[in-house]
Amino acid sequence: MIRDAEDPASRPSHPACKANVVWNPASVNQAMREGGKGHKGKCVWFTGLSGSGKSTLANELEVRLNRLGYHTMLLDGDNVRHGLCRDLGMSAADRAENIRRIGEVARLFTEAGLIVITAFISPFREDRQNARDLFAEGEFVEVHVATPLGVCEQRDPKGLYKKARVGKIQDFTGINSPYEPPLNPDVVIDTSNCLKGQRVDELLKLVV
Ligand SMILES: Nc1ncnc2c1ncn2[C@@H]1O[C@H](COP(=O)(O)OS(=O)(=O)O)[C@@H](OP(=O)(O)O)[C@H]1O
Ligand SMILES: Nc1ncnc2c1ncn2[C@@H]1O[C@H](COP(=O)(O)OP(=O)(O)O)[C@@H](O)[C@H]1O
Repeated sequence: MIRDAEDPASRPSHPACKANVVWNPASVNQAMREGGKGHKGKCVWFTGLSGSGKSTLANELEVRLNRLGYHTMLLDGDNVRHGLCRDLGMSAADRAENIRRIGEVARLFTEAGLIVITAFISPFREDRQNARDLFAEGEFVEVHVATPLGVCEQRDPKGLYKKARVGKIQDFTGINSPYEPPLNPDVVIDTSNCLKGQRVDELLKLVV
């Protein structure tokens, strides 16, 4: 089900607001904003284990788009957790809220006509589906960075797997918290089988 931005009934609000907060239609819509930029707004959603290569790929994709003159915004897990989501931990409920907020922010940037790139573990199918449902058909590209757990753990760029293995981090994805792989992603990239940046051309073709 794709929600309609102009249909408040499709976006349930807090009971205290329901009766008294109304939707304000804007005179400038997404198509008009996109017109000013010369391209469509989109969301490229990377999902995968810690160390799978989400940030590396997302960053390279943004660099390439930026060089080509596209208007972009990158939302990265670690960075967003320092600000917008600084109040959230790593329980399933907090991750769901994290992904809900990111989905809403990504949608706003898409409405502004930007190509938004998100790099979050986003381990739960339902949360990713809720994010996808915020976008129109073709606006949401899901990229599963499917690097095997063993490779991610061997890379361990931040030393987090090591800490999780000795019980210093609770609820660590892949170790003692689940990762539900996408059933029907738009792209699958296993970075243990490719050079850095090798698959970015393919992503570019899907996005622009
Ligand atoms: N318990 C636990 N499990 C997984 N990851 C952890 C944990 N604690 C801290 N970190 C660091 O936080 C980053 C994941 O944040 P996300 O916002 O992407 O997570 S989620 O989408 O809400 O599941 C993740 O970033 P990436 O390594 O870039 O994936 C880790 O650096
Ligand atoms: N082909 C590849 N693509 C992406 N990253 C790779 C690749 N080969 C090795 N790496 C390394 O794997 C690590 C991935 O880390 P990162 O991009 O931060 O992952 P994530 O954001 O999923 O936690 C980096 O240290 C990166 O240099």
